[in-house]
Amino acid sequence: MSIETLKRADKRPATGEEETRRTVASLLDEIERGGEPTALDCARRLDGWDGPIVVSPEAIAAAEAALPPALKDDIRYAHDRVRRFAEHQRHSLSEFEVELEPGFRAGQKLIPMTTVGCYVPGGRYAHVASAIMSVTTARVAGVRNVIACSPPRRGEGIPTSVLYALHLCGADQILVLGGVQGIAALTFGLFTGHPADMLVGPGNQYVAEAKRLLFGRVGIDMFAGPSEIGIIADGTADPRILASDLVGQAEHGPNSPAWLVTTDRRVAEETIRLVPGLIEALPEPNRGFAAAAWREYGEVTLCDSREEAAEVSDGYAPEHLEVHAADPDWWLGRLVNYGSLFLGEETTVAFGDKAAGPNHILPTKGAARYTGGLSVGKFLKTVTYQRMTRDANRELAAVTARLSRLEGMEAHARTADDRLAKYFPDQDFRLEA
Ligand SMILES: NC(=O)c1ccc[n+]([C@@H]2O[C@H](COP(=O)([O-])OP(=O)(O)OC[C@H]3O[C@@H](n4cnc5c(N)ncnc54)[C@H](O)[C@@H]3O)[C@@H](O)[C@H]2O)c1
Ligand SMILES: [Zn+2]
Repeated sequence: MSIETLKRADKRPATGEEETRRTVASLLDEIERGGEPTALDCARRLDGWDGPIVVSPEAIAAAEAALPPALKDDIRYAHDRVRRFAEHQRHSLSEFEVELEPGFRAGQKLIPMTTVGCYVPGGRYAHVASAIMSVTTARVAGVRNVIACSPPRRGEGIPTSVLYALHLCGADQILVLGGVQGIAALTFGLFTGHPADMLVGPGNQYVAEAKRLLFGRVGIDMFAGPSEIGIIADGTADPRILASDLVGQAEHGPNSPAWLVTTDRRVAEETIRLVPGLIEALPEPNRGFAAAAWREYGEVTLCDSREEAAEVSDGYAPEHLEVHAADPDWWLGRLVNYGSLFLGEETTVAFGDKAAGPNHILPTKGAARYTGGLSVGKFLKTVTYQRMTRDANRELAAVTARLSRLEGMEAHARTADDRLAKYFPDQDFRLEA
């Protein structure tokens, strides 16, 4: 195996975790003890916000009136595509009841969660698309209470575009809260009286860590932190497009990794040459974010074969993965670790981010090794049930009693014995054992 790193990242997605963990743990503790007044205090201190926390129907109507019709059309377009994809997901999941043995029936049911909290990030950008991705999917799944929160723009509250999108997609209540205080409010039911059963949505390292620390007390979709892009390219790829796509995602923030894995030295070198100019041409603050991200988290790896390239890419387990190579189907069959795959130059991560249809809330930091992104299924509990006839007890109860005794669990065994004794008083099953 011959792998050469042409540009090395100094930092990994996990860099700086310890400090974030300490900050977040102490904030969560403070808010849990102090409740709403402490959350208000955090909003003031961290985001300069002392306006109302719960968004009123009047504020939503005002946002709707303020937004130009063409923008509303675009938001509706994205919502429609995301909703239709989610509906197909819903239909792909099913309940069943089966007669496993004569007289014994077992089934699977899909039960939507009662209350979910949707975090919509907003510190740097107005993430309209994130609002669409979480709320729409929860609604298609049939969640009863969908509560959203998003940080205020300094002095302005949640951007009108995000408010419009949240309302359009069906959020029941919207809180003007960001970061740890937003996640804490959703979890503990502050300002709404509805503690969340599950938290979903991406966010920066504070948001992602808050979700991780609360996991267990509340469900979470996944670890969805700073965005990542991986690109696999062979000699057929266009370095100008590769560079554009790497920079396109590095824009997310100074800690957003951008990885290129290629089997072609010329493609690698040309892409490395082109990236800085594209970053330089961006407006601020985007330029600063992308420059820092590329400098510290950008990596370019040259591999001998496509098998090696697939292995390197699966090692990153990137949140988003583009494939610019001949034979996209080979890669679709081969790759195993990614959040969402973009096959061919004609599509790109930004399409998926904004409006294509598949969800953009995706696993980061290697979580794609064990989970996919947000989907209707994440809002549904796959539960089971069973029922049986008295006659079917004959076999199952006898086996259960024997296995229970094998494990040393006498009281378990007697629950089976008691049924046999009741249903078949004339037979001595223990003699058969
Ligand atoms: N994985 C995905 O699917 C996906 C999609 C879109 C965006 N994102 C990610 O979402 C993130 C958005 O980040 P953002 O910062 O712009 O918005 P954000 O809403 O995630 O975070 C803003 C909040 O961070 C808190 N905060 C900031 N500095 C803090 C500090 N020092 N201590 C405690 N709290 C602090 C503030 O309370 C603020 O409200 C980016 O990392 C982006 O990559 C991910
Ligand atoms: Zn993006």
